[in-house]
Amino acid sequence: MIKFRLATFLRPKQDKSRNFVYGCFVTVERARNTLSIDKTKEAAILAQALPYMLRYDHRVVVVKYGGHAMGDPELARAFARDIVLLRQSGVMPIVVHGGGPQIGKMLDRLNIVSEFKDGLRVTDRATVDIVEMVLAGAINKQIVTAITQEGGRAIGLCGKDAGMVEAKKLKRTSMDPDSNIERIIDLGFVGEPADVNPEILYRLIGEEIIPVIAPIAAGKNGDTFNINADTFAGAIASAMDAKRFLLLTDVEGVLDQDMKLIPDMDIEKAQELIDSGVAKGGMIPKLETAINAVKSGVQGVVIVNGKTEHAVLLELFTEHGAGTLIHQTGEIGDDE
Ligand SMILES: Nc1ncnc2c1ncn2[C@@H]1O[C@H](COP(=O)(O)OP(=O)(O)O)[C@@H](O)[C@H]1O
Ligand SMILES: CC(=O)N[C@@H](CCC(=O)OP(=O)(O)O)C(=O)O
Repeated sequence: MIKFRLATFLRPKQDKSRNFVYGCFVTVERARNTLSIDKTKEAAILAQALPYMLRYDHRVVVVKYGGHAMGDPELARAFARDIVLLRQSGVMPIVVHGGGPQIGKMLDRLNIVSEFKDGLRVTDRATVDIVEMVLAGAINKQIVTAITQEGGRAIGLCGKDAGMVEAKKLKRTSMDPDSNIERIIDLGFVGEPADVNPEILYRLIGEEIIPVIAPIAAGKNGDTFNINADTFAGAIASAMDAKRFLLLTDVEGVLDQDMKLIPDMDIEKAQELIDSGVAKGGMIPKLETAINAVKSGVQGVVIVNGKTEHAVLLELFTEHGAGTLIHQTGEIGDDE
């Protein structure tokens, strides 16, 4: 994996984002003196964001935007606004999106039957064409358009662009309980990232552009692979040494055996939840992705409800954050 220094691609002009943050603070402080009590409260909320803006200033934040969080147009607009606000305040957001439910709808319309094994879509040659069309075509451009409409500059990509991600076929096995023989599960054109070359991403964020990435990549021989969006986003977050990696899903965060939200945990605890069966179904790949990302240098991974309006801002720019923070053992994941 090729690692690039962020500084190589940053231009001095980006210092204006720090000025923007300071400008916000000064404006809010001035407003506090002149506005009514209610307005002062609003201003106080804005001012509260300042230390968090400084914490993430010029740092990469990878946001995985899942298909379940995309359904409602108002939520989609709020998401795009959050991403533009991050960029304007000096953060370097990178969006990796899914679109499982949207792929399902298109396959239904085309009468193509689709089956999941271990949470992954079995993907034959006809299916992979549809998956690429929906993810890298329709959904990718919808997100780019939404960000543009909110005043940001976004470029849509998939793993194939500029050779960013090389895929390999995902090998899955399962133990047959009767014969005790390990069997290969063939998922067809389902892949995993084999190599990530983030150069193009450093160039884009250095130009203050927001990359929006679909989880599709080509293998060595040119075959197209369908990659689970959580896994793909984790590989991007690791390659970019992200300060934060947010996984937007359809629950408040990770729940314990009493269905209570776990606000933060280290990677050992995350592994325990998988081993004990408290984390099930779609939560297992999310926690596995979070553990791998933290082990490879991402400072904190947050699993958060993407159906809450402005979930991204609440998590990054408020004191209590939101969802479940997963971090290295003995750390709380928000140093520096
Ligand atoms: N311990 C747990 N805490 C929270 N959610 C859990 C847990 N175990 C299983 N889940 C399930 O994981 C789901 C999220 O995974 P998934 O459906 O794959 O999300 P997405 O489509 O957003 O990627 C939740 O809707 C919930 O049903
Ligand atoms: C291999 C595999 O299962 N790929 C996923 C890719 C999209 C995805 O992961 O979307 P969400 O994040 O919305 O679930 C799929 O075909 O549905």
